[in-house]
Amino acid sequence: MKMACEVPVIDMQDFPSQSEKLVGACEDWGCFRLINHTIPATLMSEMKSVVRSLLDLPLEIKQRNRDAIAGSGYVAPSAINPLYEALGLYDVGSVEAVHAFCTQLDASPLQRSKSENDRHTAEARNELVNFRLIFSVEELFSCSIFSFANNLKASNGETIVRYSQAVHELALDICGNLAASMGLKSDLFDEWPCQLRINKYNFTPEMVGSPGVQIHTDGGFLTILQEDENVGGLEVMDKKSSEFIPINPLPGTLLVNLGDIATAWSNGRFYSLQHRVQCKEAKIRVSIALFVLGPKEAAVEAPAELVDSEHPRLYVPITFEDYRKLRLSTGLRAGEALALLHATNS
Ligand SMILES: O=C(O)CCC(=O)C(=O)O
Ligand SMILES: [Fe+2]
Repeated sequence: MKMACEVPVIDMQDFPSQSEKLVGACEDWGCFRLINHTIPATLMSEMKSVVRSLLDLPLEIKQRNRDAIAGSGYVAPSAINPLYEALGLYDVGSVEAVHAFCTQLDASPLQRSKSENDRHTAEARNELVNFRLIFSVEELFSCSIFSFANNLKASNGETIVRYSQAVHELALDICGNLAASMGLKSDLFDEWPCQLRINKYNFTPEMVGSPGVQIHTDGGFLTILQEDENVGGLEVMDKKSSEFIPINPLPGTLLVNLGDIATAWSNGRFYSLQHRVQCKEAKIRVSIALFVLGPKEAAVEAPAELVDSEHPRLYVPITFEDYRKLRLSTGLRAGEALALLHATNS
């Protein structure tokens, strides 16, 4: 069996010193482990619990999480990936989109001003006095369970809002560092929409050894992955040997990998990482992925600084939306669709 591999480690607090290492990791590995990042450990573990509870919701509630763009909403277990299901939030940079996601899943964050809060507390106290007069102890108990459940949903919503903000800010910082490391303006990626996806793998004893998610590359620019800190299974393609190597989770850190759009944007310099998730043990595995996709409307093309006579333009410009449709219509999910964009093909 292949040993777990050590991908390059990037210290988020050590820029610009880490610039060269960051670019090298994108070119030679297509991934790196991020340490000293800005998402608090408590928020990471709170979000993981929320993810578990959201994916435990009844099917009819999960199905309310509809696609905002194709494939961005609820993904049910399928013939190809029978162990896998996911919920998705397109455009984490939009407060409205985050709130809509929470509302769909009955997890609306409480948003009250102080005066509203005081009024709410007074009303609740009065209601309780009235209840005491007319209800039994059992009824009172079930009533407080009800309000506890409501508060739990609201606190789930607050965690989703805080996590979405934190991971979106981190994505902008990573992309900003990457652009600056290549001598480009650090705000290049600021308007690129991002999608959050929360994944659950129902690994059963009879599935040990089979895939939880098939080999693929991510279609967008870059992915930030919060792995399950207890249950491994992620394997990445080593660029040098073309062999899959297991990645062991490292609690508190994040794994960042590049996708197809990064290869197109960088004029072929960045490696779009092929990866898969294998079922290693009969446990539930949960992961959280933030995808920086591609520009909303503009076509993706390498900046002029990355093109010269020695490095001619490799790919024809394409919008992220058209590239996504190309991957879907051809079924080429492991980076092969990039070859269809090769400038000599046009
Ligand atoms: O769950 C994981 O570790 C990886 C998930 C993944 O590759 C994806 O969502 O694209
Ligand atoms: Fe992926």
